[in-house]
Amino acid sequence: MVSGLKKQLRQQALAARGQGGDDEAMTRHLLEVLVPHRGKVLAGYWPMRDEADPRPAISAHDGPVCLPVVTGPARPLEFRAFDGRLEAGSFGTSHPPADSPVMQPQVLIVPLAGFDREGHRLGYGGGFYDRTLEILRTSGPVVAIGLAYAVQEIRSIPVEPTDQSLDMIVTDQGVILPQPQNSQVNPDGTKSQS
Ligand SMILES: Nc1nc2c(c(=O)[nH]1)N(C=O)[C@@H](CNc1ccc(C(=O)N[C@@H](CCC(=O)O)C(=O)O)cc1)CN2
Ligand SMILES: Nc1ncnc2c1ncn2[C@@H]1O[C@H](COP(=O)(O)OP(=O)(O)OP(=O)(O)O)[C@@H](O)[C@H]1O
Repeated sequence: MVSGLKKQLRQQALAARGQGGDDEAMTRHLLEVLVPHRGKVLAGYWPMRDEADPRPAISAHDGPVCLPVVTGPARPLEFRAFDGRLEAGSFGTSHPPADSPVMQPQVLIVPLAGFDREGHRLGYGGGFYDRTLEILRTSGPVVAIGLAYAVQEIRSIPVEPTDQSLDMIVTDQGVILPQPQNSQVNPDGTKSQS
């Protein structure tokens, strides 16, 4: 079953994440991909456990920044403006307090357990980012940037109909631009649509 396989891959990727990587290079790559998004509403996250740390890039963003808040099981995330204030949330997260304005992000830095080169992602299994990206994408263009150490790469993640893909993945080793799923790269480097 897909969910059983995902669970196994998630455990494997989370164990690999513990090795970490080059944090300075990760920040450099994240800053580079954010350059064209100056002025846009950026959703970051406050890292927990050994997640890759987006905070240096969030602080450097020239525009509004917000952070995710869990509002209930099987509910999309809410994003609240980040002004430096944080409170403890469920699941060990930290998020802006309830009086911070709710925002609609245009660019999201998405925390990952694992990823593959086609842009498929694994989180902690709650479906929070899947639900959230689905809704955001129906109301306008959104750029979802996965942030992970290169060691979190999985060869191929099984896909379920509710899974939302990443537009790019930033790692300490570089930036991965997933190939569209309905195209195939030919040996001469050209692409054909299937
Ligand atoms: N830093 C950060 N903030 C975030 C997320 C995230 O992944 N990273 N989220 C992304 O959604 C939301 C929080 N969602 C979370 C969902 C589950 C767990 C968690 O610890 N799950 C347990 C398994 C729970 C269970 O099945 O019993 C675990 O992984 O051990 C943590 C955060 C919003 N904020
Ligand atoms: N839009 C949706 N509507 C209903 N159920 C959904 C939706 N998106 C995800 N789910 C459900 O949530 C669960 C998410 O499982 P999955 O393993 O893909 O989580 P994940 O991507 O690791 O979690 P997250 O999105 O929180 O990082 C699945 O059971 C899936 O069916």
